[in-house]
Amino acid sequence: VAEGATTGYGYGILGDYKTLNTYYSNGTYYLYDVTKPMNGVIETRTAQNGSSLPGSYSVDSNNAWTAYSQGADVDAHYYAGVVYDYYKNTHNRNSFDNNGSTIRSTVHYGYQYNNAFWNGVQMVYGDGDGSVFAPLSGALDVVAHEITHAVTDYTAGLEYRNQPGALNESMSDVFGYFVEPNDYLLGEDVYTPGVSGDALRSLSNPEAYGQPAHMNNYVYTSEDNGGVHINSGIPNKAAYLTITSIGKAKAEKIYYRALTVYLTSTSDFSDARASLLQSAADLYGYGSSTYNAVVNAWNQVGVY
Ligand SMILES: CCC(=O)Oc1c(C)cccc1C(=O)O
Ligand SMILES: [Ca+2]
Ligand SMILES: [Zn+2]
Repeated sequence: VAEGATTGYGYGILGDYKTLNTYYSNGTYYLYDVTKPMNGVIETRTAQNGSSLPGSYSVDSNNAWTAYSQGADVDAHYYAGVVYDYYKNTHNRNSFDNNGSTIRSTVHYGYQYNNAFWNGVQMVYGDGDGSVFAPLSGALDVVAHEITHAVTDYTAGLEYRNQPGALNESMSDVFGYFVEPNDYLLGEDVYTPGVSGDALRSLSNPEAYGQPAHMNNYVYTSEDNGGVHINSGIPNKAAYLTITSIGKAKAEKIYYRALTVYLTSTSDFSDARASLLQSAADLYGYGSSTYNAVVNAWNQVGVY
């Protein structure tokens, strides 16, 4: 074949078989997915354990991405496609900017790097050190978390510090749940590979992982940009209470509307409560059971 879209397969970091949307050109296959509408491209690259970005395209000679070292590439590529499909199919959003921008991921970043991040332009995933983390693109909720940071940057633009920053973090965790709703845990598929049953965070029980779940326990600190990964437990708990009251289908609609219509860069927890109530009123009516469930959830975490 000359060149163009191809379908390959490979194994993720957990050894799970996945088919892949790839691209063939001049004897080489690339993790370059051109199957999305309106030219929404998904491309995956490798930093080859260096720290220069974006790194080189992940390539393969026969479109069988089966080497253990390719697991992180396979997962980053496949899960980015799942997240693209979630936002398009559920919220009619075309990529993180709603304008079909390329979702670029770079894996094998750094050496035994226990981090994943959106750097304002692309997703970046470390391989983990094998103890704290397995390669971080190996968890769908982590990939959804990172891509949601991009969505937030293009919409509410929540500053990454103090309460706006904790909301930023919470939105990424909450949409991580919406994309992977089989548990209320975050990062469980890649966190401490040697220990089963634990996670990075929990929406249902933030305290299990050292996060507050009530405003009375808000942590005032200069660490972690004002505790953005700590205080997110409070809006996360409110989200859990909302989801269990009104269900995922309604919850994701009011959360997406709050994020894209009402929240701004300096919104605090009280603004989040108001934004979600306004979204619930818009979609389901002021004083509706949905509206009242949101009132109740935020009352329970002490935010008014
Ligand atoms: C659930 C994904 C997540 O929290 O990724 C991070 C990690 C593992 C370390 C530091 C920051 C982040 C982040 O994306 O906020
Ligand atoms: Ca999960
Ligand atoms: Zn985050």
